[in-house]
Amino acid sequence: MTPPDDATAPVRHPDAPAPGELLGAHYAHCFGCGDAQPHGLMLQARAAEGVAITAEFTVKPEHQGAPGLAHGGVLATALDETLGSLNWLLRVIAVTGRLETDFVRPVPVDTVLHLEAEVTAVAGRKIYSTAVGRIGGPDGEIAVRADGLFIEVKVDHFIDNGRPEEIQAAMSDPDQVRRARAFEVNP
Ligand SMILES: CCCCCCCCCCCC(=O)SCCNC(=O)CCNC(=O)[C@H](O)C(C)(C)COP(=O)(O)OP(=O)(O)OC[C@H]1O[C@@H](n2cnc3c(N)ncnc32)[C@H](O)[C@@H]1OP(=O)(O)O
Repeated sequence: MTPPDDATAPVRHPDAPAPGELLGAHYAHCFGCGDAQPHGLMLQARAAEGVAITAEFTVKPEHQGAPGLAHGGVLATALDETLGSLNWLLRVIAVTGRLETDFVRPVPVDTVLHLEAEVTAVAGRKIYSTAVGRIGGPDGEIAVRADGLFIEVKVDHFIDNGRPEEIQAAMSDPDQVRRARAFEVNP
């Protein structure tokens, strides 16, 4: 998870959403951010300065592991989704190759998890990024953190491996930006 010596600093794409702008869901049925997934996380990410974002996720009763507490896998999903959203600022299509997660504090149901993430380096197809999630407010204590390694892929990754019905439906979306973002493709 340490970038190689020839890694470079990430470059924000000129058409990346402005700092403060909501990214919106990249795909309505995404478990992390989609608004058509009633039990999903419905995570909302917002562009920040540089190649960074902030995001929020409210833990619902459906997200429990231990009684009254968020499931660790759900928290990892929130971190994965937040880190994955960063790639939209680079306008690169990428998937998670590796995700290393630290669970620092339990996160109760009804808590808002405040996430911050940034890309730290790029080396060829490899994108290195890091995120923290805080509870008790955007400046509250750290409850979770993760480092991610995303690997750039071609759109064929989804076309070749996804189910045809969902691929076709996403590609037929009349909204051009949503259609592009379903696969995180530069429109
Ligand atoms: C629906 C729309 C969504 C659009 C995106 C939505 C974003 C939000 C969703 C959150 C993101 C996700 O959960 S995405 C879903 C979860 N992830 C996946 O399903 C990915 C499954 N894995 C794969 O398909 C594959 O393993 C890939 C694509 C990751 C890599 O395969 P590949 O293309 O053949 O590349 P490969 O040559 O193996 O590796 C390229 C370089 O990366 C390194 N590398 C590869 N994997 C790893 C790894 N696990 N740990 C360390 N390093 C790795 C290699 O060493 C190599 O380094 P070097 O030799 O060049 O130095």
